[in-house]
Amino acid sequence: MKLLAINIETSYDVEDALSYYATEDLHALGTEERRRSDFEQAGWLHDSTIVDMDDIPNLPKELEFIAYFDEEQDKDNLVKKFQAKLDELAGYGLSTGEGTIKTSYIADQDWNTVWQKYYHVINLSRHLAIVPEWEDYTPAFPDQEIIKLDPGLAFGTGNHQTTQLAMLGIERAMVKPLSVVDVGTGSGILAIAAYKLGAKSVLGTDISDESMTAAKENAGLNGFYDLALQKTSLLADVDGKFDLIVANILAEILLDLIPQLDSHLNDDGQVIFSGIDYLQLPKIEAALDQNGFKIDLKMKGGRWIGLAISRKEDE
Ligand SMILES: C[S@@+](CC[C@H](N)C(=O)[O-])C[C@H]1O[C@@H](n2cnc3c(N)ncnc32)[C@H](O)[C@@H]1O
Repeated sequence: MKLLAINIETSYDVEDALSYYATEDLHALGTEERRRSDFEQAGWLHDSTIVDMDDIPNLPKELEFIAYFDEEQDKDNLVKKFQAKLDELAGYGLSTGEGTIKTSYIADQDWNTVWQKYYHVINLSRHLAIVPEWEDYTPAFPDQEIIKLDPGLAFGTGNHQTTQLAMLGIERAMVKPLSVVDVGTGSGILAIAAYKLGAKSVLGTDISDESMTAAKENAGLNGFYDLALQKTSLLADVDGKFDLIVANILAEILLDLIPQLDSHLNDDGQVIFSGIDYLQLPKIEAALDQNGFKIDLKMKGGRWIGLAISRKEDE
């Protein structure tokens, strides 16, 4: 079965009125609202997940209102009715934004399989490829490591530039088997990458329950049954020292992590940071310097910065 979708680019003012009209008067099968403000706030409200506004397709100026109808319904008549409603609402002095109305027919299918269409193999480097659970992939080199992932569960599909910068940093650092802690492991992708690249041991930490479940499942998909997991904030309650500390988290949170690095880092240890918006870099540089660290390498992807860090030699 197909659905008739009517998309209206409009304003927050008329959201409730349109939703009521579509459901009660026109008997829409369903409605959906895409608010620009939700996308803008998502990164800060929910567990510090990074949202890059440039990456969001068809981001509305304010509100995109979508009403779904049976495909048999008279499309032109519905458009006329919505147009008349917008005019009526504007007549009350409400803002109706752009007020453009578009229609399309979409297959009414399982949304899980729809988004799977957009998630494919990421051939990250000579040594690493990220492969969705449902895809087959033959590496170009026999020793290219494959990370199998079911990304539906937590942040860390591998698609985000910050994840990729962190992975490249791990690959560069792993010149011998290292003990690794992945702070803010999310889906576990960086912990799994470290394991595939030959880490001696890996601990993944995160503050979210979803991450603990997802990281365990994804590690299992990769035959990595020794992944240690700890639900905790940053490193304060983590025991031991590591050769490599990895963290892909927003800069505001990395600032809290920086003073905890020294007591958790072995001699000659290294740190990989990602998730730093370039505008926040000066604050991170200053905090690293004050805490006895130096930046050995800066990597850039879009507006995101990744850093390879070590102790200053004379300290
Ligand atoms: C941007 S995601 C990174 C996920 C994955 N490591 C990757 O690189 O794709 C940040 C992760 O940090 C976690 N996080 C946020 N604040 C944290 C904190 N204070 N301590 C530990 N983890 C935290 C979030 O729950 C989220 O899973």
